[in-house]
Amino acid sequence: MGDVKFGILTVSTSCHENPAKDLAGPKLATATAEAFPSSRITFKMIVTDSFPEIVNALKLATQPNVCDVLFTVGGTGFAPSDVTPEATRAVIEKEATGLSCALIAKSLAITDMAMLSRPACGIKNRTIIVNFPGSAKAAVECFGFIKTSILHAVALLNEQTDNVKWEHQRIQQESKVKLGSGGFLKRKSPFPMLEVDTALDLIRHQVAPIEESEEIAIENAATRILAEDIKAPHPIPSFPASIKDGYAVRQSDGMGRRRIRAAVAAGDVPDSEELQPGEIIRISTGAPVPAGADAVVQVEDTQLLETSETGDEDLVEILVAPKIGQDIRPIGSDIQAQSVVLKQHASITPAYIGVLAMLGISRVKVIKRPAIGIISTGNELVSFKGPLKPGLIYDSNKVMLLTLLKSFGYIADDCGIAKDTPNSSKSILENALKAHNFIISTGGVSMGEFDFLKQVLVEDFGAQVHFGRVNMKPGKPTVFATLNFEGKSKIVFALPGNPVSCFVTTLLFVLPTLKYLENDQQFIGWPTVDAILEEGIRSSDARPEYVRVIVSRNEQNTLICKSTGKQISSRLTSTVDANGLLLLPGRAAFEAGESHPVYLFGSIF
Ligand SMILES: Nc1nc2c(c(=O)[nH]1)N[C@H]1C(S)=C(S)[C@@H](COP(=O)(O)OP(=O)(O)OC[C@H]3O[C@@H](n4cnc5c(N)ncnc54)[C@H](O)[C@@H]3O)O[C@H]1N2
Ligand code: MOO
Ligand SMILES: [Mg+2]
Repeated sequence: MGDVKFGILTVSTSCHENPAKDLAGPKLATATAEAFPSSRITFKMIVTDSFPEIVNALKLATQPNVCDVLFTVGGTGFAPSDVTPEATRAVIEKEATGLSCALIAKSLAITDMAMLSRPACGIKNRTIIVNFPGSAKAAVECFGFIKTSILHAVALLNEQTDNVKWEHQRIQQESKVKLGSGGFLKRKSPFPMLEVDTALDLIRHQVAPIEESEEIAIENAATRILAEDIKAPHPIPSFPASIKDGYAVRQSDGMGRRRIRAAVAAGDVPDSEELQPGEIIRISTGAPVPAGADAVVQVEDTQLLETSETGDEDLVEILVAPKIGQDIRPIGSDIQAQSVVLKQHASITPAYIGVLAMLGISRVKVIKRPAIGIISTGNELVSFKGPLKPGLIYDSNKVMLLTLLKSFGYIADDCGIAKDTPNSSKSILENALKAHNFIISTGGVSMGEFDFLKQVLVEDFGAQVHFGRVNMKPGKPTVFATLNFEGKSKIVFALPGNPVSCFVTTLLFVLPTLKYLENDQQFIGWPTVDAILEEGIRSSDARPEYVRVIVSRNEQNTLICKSTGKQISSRLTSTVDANGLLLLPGRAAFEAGESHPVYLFGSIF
């Protein structure tokens, strides 16, 4: 069994409004980490006392691989708003009655008030759900009652018969913590390590798609998301139009010799005088078909017999009998008037812009985009436009991210470079927050003494850090936070400073979040293909690795991929020619010929 994954779901309307009030959740997290040092908290969420919200959160937490054990805290009492056990029963597939009984029996031994607790425990997929009361003291106490059996339960649920080994390992780890210095725990990141998919789910749970729209000129609308259905104000074509260069005829006249009455070209006003039997009109592609004509005969199916004194065509033989409607685009045959031609929440492409122009629509309503500000952090950084001094490096992250976002149509602003001090980080962030509601920073988020970003976000801006570590390479210290600034809600991605890490996390977290905020119905994640490894790859880290690769096709037309070389996250040249991120599970050797998924962020051709 690998690390056991724990989740904590706090159910409390007041904690949801002010997360600082959630005492039980963090205390339980600490108790779990102390009891099971090699465990990880992979899910943390606060929901209101609403039944559907609890059910949704339980469903999220019990998806495969999110957590092995989910503790809920709160909502188990007798108040009308206490519905956690009911929501739990609505989700679980099997009840774990023994756990509920143990919680009640052991609590009764401490206080009669335990009679008023109604915990439900059970199993959904491979997750064990346990309801704890909302008071921090009682929740931690209850955790103490079941902790001896919980790992065994996880082992059983996962059909892991060798659970004795696991139990030994746990006891050994417990004794290590007791023997070790207090410093060991302090040096541990307080942030649970989330899986990438859990982190993405958490983001979607914390941000809401933007509803406000703005009207813009269609010339500027490429990549924007339509805020409304577009109906055709008039049909296309708006007059019957010829598909060929040739002659407009009456089908009933059939083959034979015809005198040319007139000629119409594209752009001419339609001839209102009805075509009479035996007459034909010379016509060009796109020109209006005259009244009375019901077919066009292409010039290749005719023969010129006579010309007039002025040299114009006069008498023509129709060599092939025409059919009704032949080579004519009837009114509305491309687009019917009043039909919905473009759908709300579609991403506008150049072809969409062509259609809008075709319909004479010069401005469209699109979903407003967040105002994005980008900050770099680090005493070592200077602008690439100036000279370099010893010990300093050029700030390459900011211009890379500005242009990466621009390549997807997002305009972001340069909000400067923060020094590695809380004051500088605070003032640069404050300025950025004044004009932007979506902040991306790079650097200052790992374990160093100068990594102040999270501290400043929480202490100076009251931010809620939803996650601070992700089980991925590169990108482990990625931070996602939300905060309220001057009455407005803001989103912050504090990305790792290593150039490859911030590039990859922008692809995997920032861009999908922007697409989600805009309600882009066409973006459902990066397209993924399975590709064959051209060469073996060795992964040295326990984290799942996103290897920069070049995807191409071999002679058999099979998709193959090749690593761009050394994958250290400072080596940005490993990213320049890559068109894909090969996802490899951590710490293993992968042989040439194996097939693995690749996220395609660039073109194969
Ligand atoms: N004790 C630990 N140290 C580190 C851990 C850890 O878990 N424990 N994680 C490592 C990982 S993984 C990463 S990724 C980095 C992330 O560090 P930070 O986000 O705090 O970034 P910095 O330390 O500020 O910078 C890292 C690296 O990147 C260079 N950098 C930063 N900004 C820019 C920029 N705008 N342009 C170009 N290069 C930049 C910076 O000079 C550093 O070399 O932490 C590990 N450490
Ligand atoms: O996660 Mo860090 O991004 O390995 O380099
Ligand atoms: Mg730094």
